[in-house]
Amino acid sequence: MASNQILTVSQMQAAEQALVDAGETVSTLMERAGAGAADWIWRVAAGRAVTILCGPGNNGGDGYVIARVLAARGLTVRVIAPFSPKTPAARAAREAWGGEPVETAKGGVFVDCLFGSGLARALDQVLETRLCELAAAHDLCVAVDVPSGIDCDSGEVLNDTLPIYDLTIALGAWKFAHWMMPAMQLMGERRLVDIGVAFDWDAAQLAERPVLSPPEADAHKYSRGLLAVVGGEMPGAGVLAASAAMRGGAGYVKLYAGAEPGLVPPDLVVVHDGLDELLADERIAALLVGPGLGRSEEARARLAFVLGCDLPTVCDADALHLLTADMLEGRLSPLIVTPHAGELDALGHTFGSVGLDRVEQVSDLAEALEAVVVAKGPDTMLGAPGTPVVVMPPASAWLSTAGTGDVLAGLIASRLAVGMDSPLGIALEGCWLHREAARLAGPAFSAGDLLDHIPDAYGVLL
Ligand SMILES: NC(=O)C1=CN([C@@H]2O[C@H](COP(=O)(O)OP(=O)(O)OC[C@H]3O[C@@H](n4cnc5c(N)ncnc54)[C@H](O)[C@@H]3O)[C@@H](O)[C@H]2O)[C@@H](O)CC1
Ligand SMILES: Nc1ncnc2c1ncn2[C@@H]1O[C@H](COP(=O)(O)OP(=O)(O)O)[C@@H](O)[C@H]1O
Ligand SMILES: [K+]
Repeated sequence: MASNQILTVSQMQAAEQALVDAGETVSTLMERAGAGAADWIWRVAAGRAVTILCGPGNNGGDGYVIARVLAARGLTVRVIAPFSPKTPAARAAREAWGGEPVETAKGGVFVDCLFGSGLARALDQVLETRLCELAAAHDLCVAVDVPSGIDCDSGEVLNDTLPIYDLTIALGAWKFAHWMMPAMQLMGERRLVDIGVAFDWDAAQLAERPVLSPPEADAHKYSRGLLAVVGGEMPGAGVLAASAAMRGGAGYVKLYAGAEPGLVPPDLVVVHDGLDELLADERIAALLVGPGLGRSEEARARLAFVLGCDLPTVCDADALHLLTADMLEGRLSPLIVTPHAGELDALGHTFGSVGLDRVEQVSDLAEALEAVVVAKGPDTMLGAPGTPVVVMPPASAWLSTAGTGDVLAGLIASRLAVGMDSPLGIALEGCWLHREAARLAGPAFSAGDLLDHIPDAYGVLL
């Protein structure tokens, strides 16, 4: 089984070289990749004809292997070859296929083997048009390795108009583009073909679903973890975060509300004054600060006080705009920050990591803050000091509604209070609970509706 590692193009090339050094040839790797891809295409084609567009490099070479394998299984296969093969392995694959390319074709399955990880620039207009016309003329579109026209490492889409695929078959390992915006929008379903690439300790990972535990038989509310949520000027966000936290595993959640929070659930303990007294409770296992905190001087002082307590802490929302390096001096306890794109930018400016790409910025900030960074969005990415980034698989786009970030912060803080994993593992647990709750919530939910689905999401992860 291939691992869930995500490789850059240069890591992929090094992995391929390591296999060659160990006695494989590029042709045997291409054979394995092409045969694996052909298996998937065979399944989705279900007897329909297949048209393969082959480029000049080894991605085109994979296409010739696929053509040979599928033709041998009795499918009608048409190959379109705007270039002649330029690598020895691709030339050999074309020869082994032995057929005659056609000018055009329509109907059935279209397979894009034009360019893979070797794409060096945007497709020219003629190729872009040809690719789009062929895709439109077929019932189903499959990209081999990656769709042609995207940058594997950054996930950038280099052409204005590209097809949207039904299936993308990654070869050897995932590339960042499979899981990063905007390229991931073109991929459709994603499948990975193993070609024997070794595990790379320096590689990013696609997050795997964690397994959570139910409480011990002798559990009590404090042994499961006491979480204090420190709110501020806009108490609704704190109530939402605390309500999520109550369902995320912690045994006891207290909300310090800076302002009168209005309606609160009867099972949420709300404290109105005496923050220092509240935080002096030695039973507190974790803190959450930020949702609804505000950005006033008072909010800044409250944040500094909370961080000064040196307890395991999640910082979200307003706290991320107020956070400065001096507030973190001398801290030893774990810190998890959960910025969306705007907050990531703000942190980047405060902590001197601007002008980097998203992957670099997340890693850089994790080092600078000595914290786990959960960079939220359609392609949520997590960084921790000394560890390659971890990318979450996509979640429901219905999460794009106000307040769902407060729910996530509450869930991560709840897991931090439970405290059964590393800070990175804890942040991932929160992200998975959030993702599963959103999946179970179906369409058009509000952040409040999401709360109702957390218990079942928890059930999925037990
Ligand atoms: N890395 C590996 O271990 C393996 C890679 N394989 C395949 O090899 C692919 C990479 O092969 P290559 O490095 O040959 O790269 P590609 O097949 O992606 O294409 C590179 C070729 O296209 C040309 N080119 C790049 N951008 C262009 C553009 N916009 N317009 C016109 N020409 C352009 C380049 O000059 C070069 O000739 C992978 O995506 C995968 O499909 C597999 O065959 C098996 C194993
Ligand atoms: N298009 C999307 N697809 C999947 N998840 C999304 C999308 N947009 C937002 N999210 C998720 O929803 C949450 C929104 O958080 P945030 O931007 O902080 O919202 P708020 O501040 O209103 O609570 C994050 O967990 C983010 O990853
Ligand atoms: K391709």
